[in-house]
Amino acid sequence: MSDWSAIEALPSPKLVELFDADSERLSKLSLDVAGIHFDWSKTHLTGEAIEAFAALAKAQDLAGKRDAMFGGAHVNVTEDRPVEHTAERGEGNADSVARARKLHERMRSLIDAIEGGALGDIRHVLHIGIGGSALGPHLLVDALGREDARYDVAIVSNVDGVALEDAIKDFDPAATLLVLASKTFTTKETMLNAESALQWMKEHNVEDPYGKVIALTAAPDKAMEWGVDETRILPFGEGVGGRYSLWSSIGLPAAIGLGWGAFEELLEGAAEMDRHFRLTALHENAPALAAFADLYYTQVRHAETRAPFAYDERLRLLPSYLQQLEMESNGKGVKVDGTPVGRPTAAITWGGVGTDAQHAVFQLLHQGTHLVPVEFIAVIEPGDTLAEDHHRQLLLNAFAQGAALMKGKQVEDPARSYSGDRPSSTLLLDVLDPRTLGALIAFYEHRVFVNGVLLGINSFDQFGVELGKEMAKAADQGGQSFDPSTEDLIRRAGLE
Ligand SMILES: O=P(O)(O)OC[C@H]1O[C@H](O)[C@H](O)[C@@H](O)[C@@H]1O
Repeated sequence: MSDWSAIEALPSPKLVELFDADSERLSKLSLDVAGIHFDWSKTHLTGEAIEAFAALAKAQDLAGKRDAMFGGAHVNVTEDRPVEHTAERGEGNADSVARARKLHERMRSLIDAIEGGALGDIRHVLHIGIGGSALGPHLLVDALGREDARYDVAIVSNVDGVALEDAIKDFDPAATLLVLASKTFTTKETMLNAESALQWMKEHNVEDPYGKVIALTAAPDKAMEWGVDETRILPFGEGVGGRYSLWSSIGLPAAIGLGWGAFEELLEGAAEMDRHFRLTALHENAPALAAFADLYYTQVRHAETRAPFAYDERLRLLPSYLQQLEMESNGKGVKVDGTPVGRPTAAITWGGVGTDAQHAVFQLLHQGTHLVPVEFIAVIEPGDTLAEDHHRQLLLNAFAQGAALMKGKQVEDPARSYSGDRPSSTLLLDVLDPRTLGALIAFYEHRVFVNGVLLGINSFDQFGVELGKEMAKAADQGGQSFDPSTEDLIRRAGLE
């Protein structure tokens, strides 16, 4: 029997039966790592399932591939690159770690200089980037930047000018630091927003607008060509993928907005998760267990989606961050060797914020026909200072939803019945501080990696985004014919 058939042949007991059958279930399926409590007991994972996945992991040489990634081998085979985001937090091969340290020192010196007034009186930070060059820093500043924010930080990604106009309407152009974040420094949206932001500074007669521009990029030459002075370019390595880049200079809005100490703590929290992932046996390894649950639902129960819900307003951007991380990494159809995967790959990640989502989409989760593994992410220490009841209600709601999904309710009226046996996992953070958030994000990164390895795919390229870019460019340049529908739309909008 192949390793997948052993997994596909796993029995499908009901969740409540699993609890009844094993009084140790909770302790066997929960873990505490780096300030995060993980509870998979309300998923269908069993000891037998974990063994079957561990066998598959062995057959796919997960341990060898993990070591190869940390060791700096070119595991991103389609782009012939190493995967170096862990080196940014000090975990990886010695050369990559040393290089990352140097670049972080440079980043810190520039931040010190800005804080010391070297670029004038800076009160606003306008960060322009898209995809991995925006979602990570945005998550960080939104999650952690509420208290004592040192600068107004705005993150602009969309090419829709409304985004830029909204962001700058309350900014003083003379007191704005313009941060251009782009790994390639060629992304159309970012370059256009960059030009318009610079134009805005010029129109307001800002003295030496180029002097207030900083570039975060793996292509320093291109940034220089654009006009950024070399001393204000903060490079990072090619081996740091866009969606894995918040640990590099791309994290500048967090480092400047929250302070260098906070940024270092973020890196340390992630490094703690790296060590856990690298050194812990699979049956106690948080990213591995989470990936096993993911794969159980996609491969055995044919779940097409998964839904993380942040029961914490501070983490409201986490679901969209995870969408890029998971779907861009593992939304692939071919294996590392180019052959078809032949089975479902990444689930569609969607989700939202609790308790809001309960009053909007949870109907489908409780009674709909799709099986959706739910993930609750909550924090024990409140983010607010209001009466205790707010946070109490928030957490109790998260926990009650998990219980209701599992237990269900049978009454005579089918419309009012709940089938139950619907899985959820819970991630409960002690506090939401830089260290714990670093560990949380690194957990998700490694979970994606395990999913990728077990499916045999390269999680680190993203060629699927190229064709649309090419077509948009062709449409912009004109002279190329499209299908009748596209031609008609271009004409109707007056864009020909
Ligand atoms: O950082 P950049 O080179 O500007 O790229 C920004 C983003 O655009 C690309 O299309 C990719 O899909 C993303 O992975 C990347 O993060």
